[in-house]
Amino acid sequence: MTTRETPALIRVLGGESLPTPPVWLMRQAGRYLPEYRELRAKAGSFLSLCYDPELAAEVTLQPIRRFGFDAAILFADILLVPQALGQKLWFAEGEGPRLEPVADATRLAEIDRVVDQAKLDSIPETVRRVRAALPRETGFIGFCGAPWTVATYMVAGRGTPDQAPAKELFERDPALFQAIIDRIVTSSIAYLNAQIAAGVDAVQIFDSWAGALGPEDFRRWCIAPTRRIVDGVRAMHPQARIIGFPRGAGHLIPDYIAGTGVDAVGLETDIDRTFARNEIQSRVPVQGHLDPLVLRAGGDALEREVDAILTAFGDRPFIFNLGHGILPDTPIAHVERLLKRVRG
Ligand SMILES: Cc1c2[nH]c(c1CCC(=O)O)Cc1[nH]c(c(CCC(=O)O)c1C)Cc1[nH]c(c(CCC(=O)O)c1C)Cc1[nH]c(c(C)c1CCC(=O)O)C2
Repeated sequence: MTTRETPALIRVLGGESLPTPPVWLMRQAGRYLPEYRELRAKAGSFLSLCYDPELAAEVTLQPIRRFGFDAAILFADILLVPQALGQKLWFAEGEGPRLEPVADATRLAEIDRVVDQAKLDSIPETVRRVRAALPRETGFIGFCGAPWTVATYMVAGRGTPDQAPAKELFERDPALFQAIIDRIVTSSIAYLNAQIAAGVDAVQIFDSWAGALGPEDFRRWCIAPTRRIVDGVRAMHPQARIIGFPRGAGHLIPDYIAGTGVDAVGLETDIDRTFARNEIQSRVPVQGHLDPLVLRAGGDALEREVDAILTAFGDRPFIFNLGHGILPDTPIAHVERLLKRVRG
């Protein structure tokens, strides 16, 4: 029997409106923090940080200690899943992720032979360590990448501006693309269930490149596989809250909510606030959507923007966050100013 009081984050995800919204920031553990840069240098590489439960737990907790955010997010990466599926993954310094591309059936069969799900076994241990150290009132979020976004990296072997390699593959060989999606779905369900069993309260499904798909492809490659993940998680953990973040999906988000069954939705920076309030927040709690550039710039513009967001969304279930990850050169003083403004 747990005596933990329900964190504000979880109350909002359950549909409550709070006078002061809970606040956390995407990529809140990261390079803008000197204490992160120090541990990252000690670990040698980003991936060794992800796979070391002691260091990953410490990095997860750093922004909680410094700022007292209302939620912690597990320190890991969406690309650990393709790595567990047997794909080679490395991070080229200053260039972002690299993978050996999977663009034909032979390559898919090859990665199938070296699948190494055990790589993900260190993650639940990280979750247990964070859970044990986290203040009672702080929510704890696990995550995975949505199949579409993960597939864009698997197929191209890197981030691409327009996701053209993945789009070309699903046009040319939809059965192969479906096979890739199916592997991601199965692995992600197991991965999220392991995170929840180890102690996260909620999970977020990051679909960073959802906005690259037209309506038909969005239903097939974004909504349908996300629905399978939601169902697979709920079958094991009916109580777990699920946040979907179909970045750039705009006017398709109401379809996404109906089609996937997520409990809440993350809003990107560019979304129209009136639309978001009337067509999205009327259906589910929302999270977002401050521009990371405005946070980096700081000053009066930051306070004006925070106020405008609170005016638009603050009287209904709302979680304050950015519309995308915090930029590495964001001054810490601006994060402090943001928190002060949100919390009054
Ligand atoms: C597309 C994507 C990735 N990873 C992620 C996404 C979806 C969200 C988004 O659109 O940003 C998600 C992610 N990545 C990371 C987290 C940890 C939790 C948190 O939000 O603090 C989360 C939730 C750590 C990370 N993931 C990465 C870092 C930087 C690594 C370093 O220390 O050098 C961190 C802290 C690396 C990463 N990982 C990825 C990229 C494109 C990059 C390089 C870009 C960059 O360097 O910022 C893939």
